[in-house]
Amino acid sequence: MKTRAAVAFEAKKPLEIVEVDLEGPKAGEVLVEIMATGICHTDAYTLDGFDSEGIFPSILGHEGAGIVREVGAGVTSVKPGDHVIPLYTPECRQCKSCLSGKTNLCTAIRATQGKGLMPDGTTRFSYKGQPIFHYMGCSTFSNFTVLPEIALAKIREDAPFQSSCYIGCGVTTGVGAVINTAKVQVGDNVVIFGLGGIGLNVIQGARLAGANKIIGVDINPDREEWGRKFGMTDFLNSKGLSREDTVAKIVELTDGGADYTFDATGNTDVMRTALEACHRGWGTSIIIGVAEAGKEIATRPFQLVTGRNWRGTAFGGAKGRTDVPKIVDMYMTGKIEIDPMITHVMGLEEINTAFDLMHAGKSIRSVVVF
Ligand SMILES: NC(=O)C1=CN([C@@H]2O[C@H](COP(=O)(O)OP(=O)(O)OC[C@H]3O[C@@H](n4cnc5c(N)ncnc54)[C@H](O)[C@@H]3O)[C@@H](O)[C@H]2O)C=CC1
Ligand SMILES: N[C@@H](CCC(=O)N[C@@H](CSC=O)C(=O)NCC(=O)O)C(=O)O
Ligand SMILES: [Zn+2]
Ligand SMILES: [Zn+2]
Repeated sequence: MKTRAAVAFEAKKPLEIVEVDLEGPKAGEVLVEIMATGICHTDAYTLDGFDSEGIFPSILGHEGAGIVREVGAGVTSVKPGDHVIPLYTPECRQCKSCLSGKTNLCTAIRATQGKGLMPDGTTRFSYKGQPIFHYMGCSTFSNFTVLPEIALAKIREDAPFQSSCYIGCGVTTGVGAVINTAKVQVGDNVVIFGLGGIGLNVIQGARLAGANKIIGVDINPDREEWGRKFGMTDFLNSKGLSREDTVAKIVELTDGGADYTFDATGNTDVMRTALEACHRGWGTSIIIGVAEAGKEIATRPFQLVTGRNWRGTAFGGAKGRTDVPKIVDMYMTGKIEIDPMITHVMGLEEINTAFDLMHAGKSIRSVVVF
């Protein structure tokens, strides 16, 4: 079949909207009509050439919601008409990682996914006879896409696509980092570095968990108002502040350091500040941000010797097929907010504007509706 898609032909070039060819689903695969997709900073990071796994030409996008249109042989967990959210972190429930109960990082199809291919080692997309690669196993910047069955969460049909697509990455990552990874407790002091599409969801996760101080740190002063809308109690504009001064202000605000800090910037210097702003003896810093290829984190080992902990989280530690439907329920029952964070809604033709808005710090989440 033919489908309209925004193709990344090359790094650092705008996406091009073209009709691509899409092969139907093979065994264990599902054809999904994407109804809406968010644009996450990770899409921009890959398009900008910062992803060591970045591969072109490809169809980016990993924050979608849509409807199952066709299933391949052997597919049993979804059927045509079901509403689904694609999962860049699948859940096979059979691999060593899934069976361990210790991680959400299913390894069943990770190797081929990282190469932009379906599990059988081929791609379903092509343009003028040339292969186009998949992205994060999702490629939601295409109106129709093919995914493995294990990479689809079936969701309730009354959830609007325009908002539920955000659960495919940003909402789940932010809220999940607090609930699943950090396991923030009532009364904990938390600090969030980077109040964008992910960081604001960390804030609302911290509010949900009953955190005491919820301190937001950003270099964009407009983000103070945004943070306060979702439960932030204090704001620190870190523009021009040294690491030592930023840490000192957080230590003062939290009587010794935070119980939990979260990096949602992807900046490795900020990651160090976040670690050092943790309370001596027990504070834990969670890395969410994705750093540019080649970047490394550093700190004095003494920071760890004296009881600070460094951890990371992917997709908020959520097991997609199990947890995503529950997060959709949380949204539909008013326990979490999504709609105010969707600042821009546009057609596929305008998708490059979404990247411009993000880079200019003018959007929280842009969503493309098909
Ligand atoms: N681990 C995971 O599973 C996931 C990781 N990510 C990553 O999370 C990060 C955030 O993504 P989004 O919220 O979509 O991006 P965004 O662009 O919406 O927000 C980033 C925020 O960080 C702020 N910021 C930038 N530099 C800063 C600095 N030096 N100090 C303080 N604040 C600073 C910006 O002003 C902005 O408010 C990205 O690195 C993204 O790739 C995103 C989704 C999932
Ligand atoms: N491909 C990159 C790393 C990109 C990365 O860390 N992705 C996150 C999700 S970011 C979503 O917006 C993730 O889930 N990572 C786990 C994984 O298995 O990819 C690189 O090579 O550094
Ligand atoms: Zn994302
Ligand atoms: Zn698995």
